[in-house]
Amino acid sequence: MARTRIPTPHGPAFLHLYHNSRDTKEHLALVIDSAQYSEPSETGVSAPPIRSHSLDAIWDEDETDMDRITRGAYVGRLSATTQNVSTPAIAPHPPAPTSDGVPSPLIRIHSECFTGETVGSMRCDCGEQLDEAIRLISQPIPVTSLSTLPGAPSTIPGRGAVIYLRQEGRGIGLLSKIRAYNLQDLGHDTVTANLMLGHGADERGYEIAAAILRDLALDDGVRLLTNNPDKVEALQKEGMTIVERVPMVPRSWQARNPNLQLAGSAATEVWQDKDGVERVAGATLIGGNSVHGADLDKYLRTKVLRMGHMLPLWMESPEQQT
Ligand SMILES: Nc1nc2c(ncn2[C@@H]2O[C@H](COP(=O)(O)OP(=O)(O)OP(=O)(O)O)[C@@H](O)[C@H]2O)c(=O)[nH]1
Repeated sequence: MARTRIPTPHGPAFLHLYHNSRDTKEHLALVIDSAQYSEPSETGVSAPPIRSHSLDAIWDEDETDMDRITRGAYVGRLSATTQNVSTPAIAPHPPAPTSDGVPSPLIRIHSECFTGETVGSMRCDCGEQLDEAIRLISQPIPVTSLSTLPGAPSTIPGRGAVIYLRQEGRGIGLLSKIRAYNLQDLGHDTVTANLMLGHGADERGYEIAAAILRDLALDDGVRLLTNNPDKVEALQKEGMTIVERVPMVPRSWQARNPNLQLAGSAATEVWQDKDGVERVAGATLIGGNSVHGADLDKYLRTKVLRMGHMLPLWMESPEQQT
């Protein structure tokens, strides 16, 4: 595996690349741990840094500092004048003791979608979901602990990860997904199109995601960003403890109907627009990447109605509700 620093539009992150013994693909983890870039917390609450156990391990007794720097096993931030930062002893496994009330990290398991992420296809919201997940994980997390000092800030810097799985087309691959799109153009929905091609509606697995999260010590007590009940169940079967499911509201549905805001999500921020209407920040504007259109609406409705996604339907007109 290897790691490098990636500045994102929403803040700094570290990209980890994993090989595995199940397939020949390179799966990824984008780790967001903003505390590593901030002043020490004044809340009295601190979280252990998010580090990869396998990356921090000593791979070879002869490996040099430069070897460790090149593969990403350094601590801190590299610069032209700061290069001697390879300090494996700092690796926090097991995690350092922390104060009470450390907020749970926010995790998103994302599946590859060339059409939605790279080409900007308006058939799905995958590109928008990836951007929104990084934005939400980068947001400061409210601290509810009694240990927060009087007058101290009530948040700690955002922390969590996007696990990017190379499971294009819900696991059927790009070629089959393109064939499925042609069937969808004939009027079939995304589930039926898969079935007509002899595939399952969803052929993804989450063992590799769980293994990556274990490597990052992010498998116990996480908040999971998803609407997909199968994903929650699969990760729980892999031994993960999920303390909260945080919904992903499509930006276009939220923008058209602010009442869709889901209660109980710590990740959503409410603001008032110029007409005094409450909206969820990011639902309309963040990155300017809100996808909308008839194809997307049909796709999202199918996910709710046939795949059981936990999201209130956005209805365009009373006729659509029948
Ligand atoms: N076969 C097929 N795959 C699609 C289609 N549209 C998007 N995908 C794939 O679906 C995957 C994303 O799945 P989603 O159902 O959007 O999301 P999810 O991860 O199951 O659920 P959430 O966590 O709630 O977002 C990616 O691998 C996309 O390539 C489609 O029409 N057909």
